[in-house]
Amino acid sequence: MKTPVRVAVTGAAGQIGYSLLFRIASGEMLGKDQPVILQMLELPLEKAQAALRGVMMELEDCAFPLLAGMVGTDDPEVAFKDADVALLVGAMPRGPGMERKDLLLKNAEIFTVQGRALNKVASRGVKVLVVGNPANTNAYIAMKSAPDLPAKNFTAMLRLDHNRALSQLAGKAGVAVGEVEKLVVWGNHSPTMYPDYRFATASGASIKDTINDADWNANVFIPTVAKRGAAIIEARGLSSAASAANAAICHVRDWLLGTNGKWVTMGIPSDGSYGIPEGVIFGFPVTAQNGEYSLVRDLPIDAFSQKAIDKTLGELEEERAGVAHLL
Ligand SMILES: NC(=O)c1ccc[n+]([C@@H]2O[C@H](COP(=O)([O-])OP(=O)(O)OC[C@H]3O[C@@H](n4cnc5c(N)ncnc54)[C@H](O)[C@@H]3O)[C@@H](O)[C@H]2O)c1
Ligand SMILES: O=C(O)C[C@H](O)C(=O)O
Repeated sequence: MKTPVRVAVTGAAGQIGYSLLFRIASGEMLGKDQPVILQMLELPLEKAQAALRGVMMELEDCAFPLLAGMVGTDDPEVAFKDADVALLVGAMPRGPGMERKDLLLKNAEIFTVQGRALNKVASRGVKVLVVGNPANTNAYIAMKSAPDLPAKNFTAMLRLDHNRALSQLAGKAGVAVGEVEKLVVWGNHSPTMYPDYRFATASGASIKDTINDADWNANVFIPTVAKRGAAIIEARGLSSAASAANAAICHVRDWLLGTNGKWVTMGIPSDGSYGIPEGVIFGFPVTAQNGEYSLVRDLPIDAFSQKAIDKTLGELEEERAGVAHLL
């Protein structure tokens, strides 16, 4: 029997939490032979704590063989104690008519507090995924609030955008979604993100050449992916939850268990590549192996792409300036 991995999940009684915890406990994130201990954080409000107790009862009732323990708490230092993986989901979601950056000041403080708590009590190699919006800047805040932990281990979720782009591309090209490789979504998890299909292939053939439609790329593909979160809020009255939880599972699974050479998109602190200033949490193409991700380097950036990358970077720089006083 392997040693259990401690997985902290914040916002555990929320919508995404409810779609996420059961899949982690069933082994979908860390493997079917990997026991887990779930360390769940909710707000110190009776309603939130009662909902968390209910979720924990349901987890118990699933009798998951891999669930080696559970902690439910309102204290970040309890939730993050010795955590190997931390999924920072708990934050306010946007409603109709809002942009994700409208949440910035409402949610920012959560990530200073949680970054400090991770810094104090988490495993020194803790791998952090920020889901709560605006995810890139919240990940930046958490990273800056945790100076004793490796900065590279603070990541933001762009995998939902990546998966959305995969489905749109596969549909347009008439190929199976599982065949599509070498896709990336550059930048911020916001409408300025740049889903880039220039390198994408299906069974080795260029998807861009198959589709051969620059107008579709600029006027349908990119805006559909970039505005998909808003379309879901419009349709459901609530923001995406099951697909967001699925993306979080994909992100952590691929990071820890590897991608076998396939590209995925992760929001990671820039090392200065592609002209993105060091430390900015930016969606980049990566591969992963042995629990570490590596940037896909030296891709050619044409004028259209440079413009799109500059736009999303400009927005991230603005967000960063907006939270500078908190750091
Ligand atoms: N990055 C992405 O792709 C992506 C996708 C979907 C949603 N999101 C974001 O994820 C976040 C959560 O969405 P949701 O639909 O689960 O929202 P939700 O409101 O259903 O759940 C959020 C939960 O977090 C809890 N919470 C709030 N502040 C907390 C704190 N400081 N500590 C611990 N728990 C706290 C709340 O009590 C609530 O139960 C939102 O910010 C949403 O915008 C991001
Ligand atoms: O769009 C939102 O506010 C929720 C989430 O970020 C999404 O992309 O679905």
